[in-house]
Amino acid sequence: MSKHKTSAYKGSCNYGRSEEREGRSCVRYKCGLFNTIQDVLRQRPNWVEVKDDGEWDFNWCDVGWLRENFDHTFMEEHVRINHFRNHYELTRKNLMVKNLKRYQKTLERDIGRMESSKCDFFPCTFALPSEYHLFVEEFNRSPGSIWIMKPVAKSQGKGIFLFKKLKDIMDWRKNGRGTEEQKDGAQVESYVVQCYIEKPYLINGRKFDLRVYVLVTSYLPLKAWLYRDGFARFSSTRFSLSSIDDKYMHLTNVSVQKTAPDYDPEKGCKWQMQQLRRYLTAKHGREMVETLFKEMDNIFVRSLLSVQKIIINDKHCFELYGYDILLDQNLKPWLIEVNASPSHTASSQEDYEMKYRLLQDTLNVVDMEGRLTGKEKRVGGYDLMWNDGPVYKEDVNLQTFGSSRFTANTHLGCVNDREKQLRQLLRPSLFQKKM
Ligand SMILES: Nc1ncnc2c1ncn2[C@@H]1O[C@H](COP(=O)(O)OP(=O)(O)OP(=O)(O)O)[C@@H](O)[C@H]1O
Repeated sequence: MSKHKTSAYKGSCNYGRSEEREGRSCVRYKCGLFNTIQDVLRQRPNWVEVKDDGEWDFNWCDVGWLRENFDHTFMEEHVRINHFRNHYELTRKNLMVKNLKRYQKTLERDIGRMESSKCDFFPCTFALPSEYHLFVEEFNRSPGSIWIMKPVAKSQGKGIFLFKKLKDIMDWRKNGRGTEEQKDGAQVESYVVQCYIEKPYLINGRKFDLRVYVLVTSYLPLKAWLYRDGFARFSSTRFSLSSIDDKYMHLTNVSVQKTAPDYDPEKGCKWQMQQLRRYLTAKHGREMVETLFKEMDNIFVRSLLSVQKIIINDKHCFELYGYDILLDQNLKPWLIEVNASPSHTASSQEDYEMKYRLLQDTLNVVDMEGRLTGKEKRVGGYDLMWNDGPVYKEDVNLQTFGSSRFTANTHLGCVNDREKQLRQLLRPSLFQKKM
């Protein structure tokens, strides 16, 4: 593989914050995806698309491109790319759980049980085949429970199934999947097996999960932004445990639901976050909903901290994560998965507008144009959630960039609520100890 070189400042096409970029007029971008992100990039003033091997300043690539090219690419100081090199430490199901378990153990050892219990937000999970025997022990301890099998390297609900009996995964074992390697030396498909959340929170009898967006612009120090908009994705079929084979009932991914016979995207398999928040507040009151959102903040921050020392920090990289959160009937949020490539393909006009704003605001935070001071706590729909520690909004006159239309009660509630939540959640003393 030849070594790519990007952004050698050819011609007049540049921009910028640093001295070397002064006097240049545009951002050369490369984009490997064909959805809303293309529209956002095309309509950005003074951004120009480069094709094929052209030199670029900004690259919105897929993870395949990253795997193939990142290590062979020389990047100038100002260049930015939308993934960290080993993003999979958080975004592959098995590695995410491994890192969370390790982080939890470290907290227990260094701070205590109370602290480590704050990581009790992912369902009991085992990696297969390596932890098969541990899984069987747990399986025998909880007779009658339902489990969900998920291939670690697939997405969109592919290969996922529910089961109650060990014999239901016999096929998987018989096919040689009980060992890491098949006889011919080929690697077998790895799975995670996870305790199925049997009592999800239902609305109109339907299960849903939440998609929340978190943008990380640095791991060392950790700097993370939370997007106030997001959505709930509903299943099209009423929930019941009597039929565990019905994927339309149990899997809420849009990619699964859109193949349902009666799927109508405009009609409502999605709710915007604000709509959900209003519904829950009317039903359970403000306090309970605030607790729920506070617990979600805890999930985002702790999951990022769990990989902070493992992710290869690189000043060229940022990452827009799509968190999948499931609520149970007690309004407890559970972390299901973190996606490195959350879909930017829109399923309706409303969805398109939300994703367009999200991507636009993401580019504003990444700030290729050098318009920010670096002190902003809010940029468009983003709130700075963590900046080498919890972000407190002491000052009512927040440092703000971009649209102010998001400042009312939205995803996180009003500013004072959010501030209170963060104070409780992330008491600094907990983070002063060495982890
Ligand atoms: N432990 C669980 N308990 C209950 N439901 C679950 C659980 N794990 C997953 N699900 C359901 O299955 C769906 C798919 O799970 P998951 O997101 O892990 O798979 P995926 O194929 O990687 O999906 P994606 O398209 O988001 O990448 C979830 O949206 C959720 O509705």
